Amino acid sequence: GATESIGKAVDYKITGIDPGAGIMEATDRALEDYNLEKWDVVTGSGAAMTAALKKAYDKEEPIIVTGWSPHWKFAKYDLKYLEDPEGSYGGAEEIHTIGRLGLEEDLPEAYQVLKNFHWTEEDMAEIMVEIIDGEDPKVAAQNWIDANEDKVAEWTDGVEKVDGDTIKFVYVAWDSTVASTNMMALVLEDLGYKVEMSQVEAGPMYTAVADGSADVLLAGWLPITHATYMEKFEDKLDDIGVSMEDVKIGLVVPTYMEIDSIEDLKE
Ligand SMILES: C[SH](C)CC(=O)O
Repeated sequence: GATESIGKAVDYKITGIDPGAGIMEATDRALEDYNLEKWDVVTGSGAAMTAALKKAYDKEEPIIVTGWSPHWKFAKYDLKYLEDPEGSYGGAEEIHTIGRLGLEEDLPEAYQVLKNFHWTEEDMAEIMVEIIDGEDPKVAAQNWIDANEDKVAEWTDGVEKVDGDTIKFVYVAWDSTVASTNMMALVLEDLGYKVEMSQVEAGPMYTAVADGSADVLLAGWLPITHATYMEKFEDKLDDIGVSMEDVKIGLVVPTYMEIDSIEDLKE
């Protein structure tokens, strides 16, 4: 008989992540854009999404997740993005470093390093894969720093050491952001900073930098993913620089599934 509809196979559910993530807003937009009235996106967390993905993948069962690159899941599983002809998820995104107003005056040395911060998907993946294989995030980050002293030197060359100034990072427990925040925390500790890191949800992450209770976030996914946060806080944030280009968000499925486009979800 006809293959069971994909909707029935996954009970018309997309496995999402934390509700404040921009990819969740983009998925709501996609359900509208593609007239997928029967579907909804289930909120959870990055960790819950990857656990559900592993469970389905190991049994070759159908699953659709909100996915992004860079992410270790592409190293562990054969996955593909569903084509997005309506552009609900945007195109190539960038990861921006977003600071509080006044950071450049208050912590000029850290500001210089954060402005210079730039690395690739491969760099970040090295840390993410070690973490998902069980390594402590700080140890995985230090291993990367030890193996990439030349790249780190590009960020810190010519920057004076400091004597114990405190700098506060806020971050969401997205695997990509855990990697970048742990790495940059160690780089600034080497420069003499006392580094504080607070794990929060996406909304509070932007609110903390905008109201100055935190100094910096490394997970500014733009121009589409975090557009709502930037519009809400624009004149209260300093877009310090781009740390990575050509990142991406979308709907991701195992390659054993026949569907290729978000349009295929519409029976
Ligand atoms: C989960 S992606 C790193 C960012 C986002 O969707 O907000």
